[in-house]
Amino acid sequence: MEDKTQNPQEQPSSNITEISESWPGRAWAHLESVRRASPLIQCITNFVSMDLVANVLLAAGASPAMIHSIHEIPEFTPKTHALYVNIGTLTPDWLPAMKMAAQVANDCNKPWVLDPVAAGASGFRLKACLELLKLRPSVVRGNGSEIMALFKGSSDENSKTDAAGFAFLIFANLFQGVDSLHDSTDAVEAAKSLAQITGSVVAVSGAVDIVTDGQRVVGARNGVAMLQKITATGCSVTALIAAFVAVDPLRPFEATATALSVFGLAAEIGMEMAKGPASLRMHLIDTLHGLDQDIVHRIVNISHM
Ligand SMILES: Nc1ncnc2c1ncn2[C@@H]1O[C@H](COP(=O)(O)OP(=O)(O)OP(=O)(O)O)[C@@H](O)[C@H]1O
Ligand SMILES: Cc1ncsc1CCO
Ligand SMILES: [Mg+2]
Repeated sequence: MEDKTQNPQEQPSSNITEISESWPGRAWAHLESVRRASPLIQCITNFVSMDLVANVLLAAGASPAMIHSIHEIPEFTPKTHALYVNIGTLTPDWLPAMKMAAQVANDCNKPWVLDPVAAGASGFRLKACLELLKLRPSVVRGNGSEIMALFKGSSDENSKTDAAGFAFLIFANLFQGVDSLHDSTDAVEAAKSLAQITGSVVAVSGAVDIVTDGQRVVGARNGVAMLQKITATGCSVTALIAAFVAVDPLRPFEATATALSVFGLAAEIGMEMAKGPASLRMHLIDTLHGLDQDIVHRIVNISHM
């Protein structure tokens, strides 16, 4: 087996610069590169999602590590190829670890990716997200309601003194919990503006997954509605984005779109064998593990919007 531990600080080598410029070509090149390089992805994620996130990363060929102690971050984060931060079950004691890891990732030139679960559901959550956004994630992926809350929070923040207080009053009606009350297409303008404000690539998941860097906007039309009936599929696709960005760190916009598409197409094929959410979860993981170039070329559906 190839020894990937020799030089863990280096980003995995890739052939991404040589790939075809078509979206299916890029998607296959990214997946193949993840399989070959097996990037180490540090995941600071919520308790609900840990199992599915780790299994999706393994099925794609990446190497997940759920390491979140503040005592380990200075030593461990520099050895990773990307960091994934998800605030789903956030408590005050976890936030310093998330911020420290993001800072270390930045200091070491590692990409990091944020999943702002239920961003507007409380002032505490929104304030935490705004603080994390200031640490410049390469990519932010949320559902429609989360991205709309982040945009409103980011644009109103400068005119308010107490982020924790104002946020909940303004955004309580956007949320009922972690599930979105909005279609992704409702959030296109919010996503574009958020990308311009933060400098991050912003992705909004839904029937069409939208990806923008503030200028360009693409839609990935893979996926099945049943994914919404499996908890943490959003968390898992954000982790997959981190793995794809790890192997193509200079092109987070492209890597985000292809990760969303590959996850969605694995669900489409998995759905042909599934009887419901529980068996879709299993077939999704199996399909992701077995995807080949022909399937990826035939089913990837990404286009400019
Ligand atoms: N109506 C839909 N049709 C097809 N695919 C969908 C649909 N809605 C969501 N998806 C897909 O489901 C996955 C999860 O997206 P979703 O928007 O549900 O994330 P989320 O709300 O953050 O989920 P969670 O918080 O449970 O992790 C994505 O891959 C997305 O493309
Ligand atoms: C259900 C749930 N609650 C907090 S995080 C999480 C997983 C989906 O985001
Ligand atoms: Mg989510």
